[in-house]
Amino acid sequence: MSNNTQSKKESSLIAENGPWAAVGEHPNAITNRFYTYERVQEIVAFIQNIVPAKPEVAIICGSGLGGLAELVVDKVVIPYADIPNFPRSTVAGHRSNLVFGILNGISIVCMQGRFHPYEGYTTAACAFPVRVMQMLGAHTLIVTCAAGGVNKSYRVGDIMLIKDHINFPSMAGNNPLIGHNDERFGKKISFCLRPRFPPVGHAYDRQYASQMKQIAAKHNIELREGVYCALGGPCYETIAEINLLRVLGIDAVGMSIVHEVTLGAHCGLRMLGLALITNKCLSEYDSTIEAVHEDVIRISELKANELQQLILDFVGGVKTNKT
Ligand SMILES: O=P(O)(O)O[C@H]1O[C@H](CO)[C@@H](O)[C@H]1O
Ligand code: HPA
Repeated sequence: MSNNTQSKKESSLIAENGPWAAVGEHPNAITNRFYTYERVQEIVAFIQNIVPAKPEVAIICGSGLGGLAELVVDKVVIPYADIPNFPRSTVAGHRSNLVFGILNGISIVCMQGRFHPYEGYTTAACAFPVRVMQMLGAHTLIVTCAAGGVNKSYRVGDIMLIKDHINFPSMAGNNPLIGHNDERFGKKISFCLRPRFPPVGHAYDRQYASQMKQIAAKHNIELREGVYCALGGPCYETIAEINLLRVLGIDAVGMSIVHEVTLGAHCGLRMLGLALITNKCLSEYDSTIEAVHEDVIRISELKANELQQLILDFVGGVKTNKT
């Protein structure tokens, strides 16, 4: 290749991708480049070819919580591996399936397995399926996760309704919306296309939260309500970090959800978040108990029934809301 051709190629790369494209760049800068609107559209078209029905509710299952998909009837299961350009879940307790069907009378799509930044994916790659599900027709997103109990009053097995979150990766400059803001994502609301600076103060829908509280009361399930915080992982927290999170008023800690909710807010989804407290976070130096993922999955699977009951009832209510 001549010097001239080489430099033309480099300039077009730079024009397309920014000044660092030709020489490599800081990983935070590449976040939303791969899953362009066109690529997401291709994935949506691929899925619609297999499942023409429009899902109304999208559900993302956390560690050990994928059993919810077993309750879906008239099911169509698409392994992530069969979908062009779809990542794979690499973590135990996360199957890699997109499950379509009917849950308590409503058409849903359920991610049996999510993606975490510590698996090596950018936050944008972790969260882009939210856009896929929205483009397929979903107007509501339910995110579930396993989390460590930071709040000292929380017990293992508690379910926490997520009132709000602290997105530590984003505070450190790692947000899935970094990069080009494609306003075609999401639906047009009045004159406001998806904005460059999306508000997330009300990302968790207050009406959905109060419906969930009523459902929990009906089933005699004690529901906690608190603030979830995401750290990058994959290490669990140090004792000093847990003590810091406590000072900050955080109730539960995990390594997911926040990037999904960010894209959900950007594309106008109504959202509900539920965290299952799978372990108490260590906060004393003389304690020998450490968090382990095997316990996280074991507790999730053990308590999955309660969580499933709540989601089942909630989804039924979403249907009523829509009419
Ligand atoms: O948030 P989910 O996917 O439920 O998984 C949680 O469990 C894993 C740690 O045990 C981390 O991935 C943490 O985020
Ligand atoms: N810390 C971070 N993520 C988690 C935990 C935890 O203690 N438990 C489940 N996911």
